[in-house]
Formats: sequence, C-alpha cells, structure tokens
Amino acid sequence: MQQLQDLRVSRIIRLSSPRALKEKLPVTEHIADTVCQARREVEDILSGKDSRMLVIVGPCSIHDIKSARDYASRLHALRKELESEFCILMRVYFEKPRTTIGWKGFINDPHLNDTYDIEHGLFHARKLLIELNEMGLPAATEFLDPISPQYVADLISWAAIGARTIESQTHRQMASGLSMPVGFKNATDGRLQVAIDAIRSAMHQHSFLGIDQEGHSSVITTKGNPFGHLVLRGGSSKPNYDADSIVTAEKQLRKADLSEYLLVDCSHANSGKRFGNQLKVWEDILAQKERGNRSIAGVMIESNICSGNQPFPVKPEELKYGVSITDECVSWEQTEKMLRDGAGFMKQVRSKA
Ligand SMILES: O=C[C@H](O)[C@H](O)COP(=O)(O)O
Ligand SMILES: C=C(OP(=O)(O)O)C(=O)O
Repeated sequence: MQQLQDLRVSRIIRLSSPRALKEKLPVTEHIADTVCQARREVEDILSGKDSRMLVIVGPCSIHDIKSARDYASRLHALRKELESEFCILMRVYFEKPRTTIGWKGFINDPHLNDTYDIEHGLFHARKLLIELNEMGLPAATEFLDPISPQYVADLISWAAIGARTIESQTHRQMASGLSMPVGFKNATDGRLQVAIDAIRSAMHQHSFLGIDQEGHSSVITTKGNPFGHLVLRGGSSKPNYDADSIVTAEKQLRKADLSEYLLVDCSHANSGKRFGNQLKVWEDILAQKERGNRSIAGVMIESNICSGNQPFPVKPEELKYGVSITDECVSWEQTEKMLRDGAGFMKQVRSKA
C-alpha cells in the first residue's frame, strides 16, 4: 500500500500532560487569590462597577525570563503605587501570531534557535507565571494555540484573541470556555464586525475537540464567556483610537446588543508600530476621558525595559538585554512617566465627575 499519512510530517514528540506539568508547578493559595482577585477586578471594570482603568502593560513578547522577572518586579511596585486609579496587569505574551513567518514566541521556540523545545517552553512559561502571581502581579496573555491554555490558563487573569485569529471558530470556541475575561481585537484591516461576531459567538456554549488535563483528545463542552469585549488596535488603513472611531465602535456594539465597555490598544496599528506614537494614543484617550467618555475601560501598552526593538534573529551574544525582539516597545522610564502622569490626571478627572 502507498503511504497515506504523515507525508509532510518529519517528527512528532509527545509532551507531558497538562496535569503532569501542574504537579511539577502547582498553584498555591496565595497565587489563586492573586488570579481570582484580578479576574474579579477586571470583570468589575468591564461592567462599570469599578471606574478605574484597566492597564495591560508589558513586553510585546517574552523571550528572556531574566528580563521578564526584572520588568515584573518594577511593574509590581508601580501597580501598588497607582492602584487607586489603575488596575495594572502585566502583558506576558508567550505566543506570537505572525503575518507570514517569524519567531512564534517563547512556548514554541524558547531557545530562540529553531529547536522548538516546546516542553521547555511550557515549563518555563508556567514557572514565570507562578512567580509573577506569587509576587502579587496578575498576568495577561494572548491565546493562540488551542492546546496551550490547558497548561497555563489557570494563571492568567485577562486573555486576548488576536487580530489574525479573530475570525477563527476554533478561537471563539476556546474563548467560550476560558475562565477569565477575553478581549477580542478588531481585524488587521480594521473591521470591527468580526470581533463583535466573535464576542457573540464566545458568549454561547460550544462543544468541540480539545484535550483534557491528561492530554487525551476529548469533547470539550463550554458554558460561554460573558466577559468578552472589544479591543481597538487600529487597522491597515487607519488607527481607531480617536473619538469618532470610539463612537462608531460604541454604536456597533449597541446594535449587537453588547456592552459598550472596550479597551484601546495604544500599539500595533494604532501606533503604526512606532513606540513613540503610543504616548500620543495614551494622551488622546486621557483627553477623551476628561471630556466624559465612559466606554473606554482600559488600555494596552507595549513596554519593555529599553525602548524600541532589535533585529531578530541575531547571534545570541548580540542580543541586547531588555529590548523587544518583536514589536517596538516604550522604555521602562517612559512607561512609569506615562502611567504616573496618567494616574494623576485621571484622579482629577474622576474627582470632578
Ligand atoms: O505583536 C506582534 C506583531 O505585531 C504580530 O505578532 C505580527 O507580527 P509580524 O507582522 O511581524 O509577523
Ligand atoms: C499580535 C498582537 O496584536 P494584534 O493581534 O492586534 O496584532 C499582540 O498584541 O501581540
């Protein structure tokens, strides 16, 4: 007989099950408290019960655990300092969707050398999330691969479905079963309707193929996620953080009978992928809040220890510490300034309101 399968597969390596990884890296009561409290706070912000802003801030991608820890300890202190105005979560992105090809993130290739040591990637991703939550710093991430949530989702307080996967039924089904609020990005071309359709789809129960905690393929039946919301990230023809675009988004959400609370991504197509423009977006959002906007519930900022990004791939010895290897980020100094100034500004706005 002729060979019919695996004609284009060169290897299959079995991974540890989600349960086995969780036994090695278990959740403590303190970690569970961090995750649950942050999820509750995000839910309250997204339903208007808490008028603080949600701030998802951190590197475009995690590629170096040491610098991620360094960033986290700085952010943890800032989170505490500004907690009366902002609910700050760290962007801890381990999976990168690519327009064509490129490094697909720490879980996929943690050694940054095309060895795809996913077992190591999952272990160290989970370990970092344990450390952050133990410290009291909640984490936000994008879920890209439908299998990876089983390994790490218990440690995540906010999740995104990205602009490149928003139209995918697989991702909408996955979101319907996730335990945290999920932000749905508008499409890369700027269309909002696909994200609105995704929110509505994820609100419903679904049954689909997945894996259980033992790693066995299973039928997963979900209950639906009531905390889906829109994230405006700009589109290929124009940004969508300005007041007119926000009004358009509010109208479309209302028409679909959905909550108007939404997030604005200061980066990606809203910044033209230039880190310097994130400040412009942030200032525009603050000005809209001052003029009485109520629908903008929070923002996303791509930030790292140092500003900009660096070319990748590079030789390991040429890799600069604390600099993004994916999209450009604002520096830590600028992040502190943006958030401190923003908190002072929002305090005045809220006291006048
Ligand atoms: O956030 C990161 C990037 O914008 C996204 O992963 C796409 O990157 P690419 O267009 O460089 O592939
Ligand atoms: C890829 C990302 O965003 P988007 O899906 O909006 O391009 C991201 O936030 O890393």
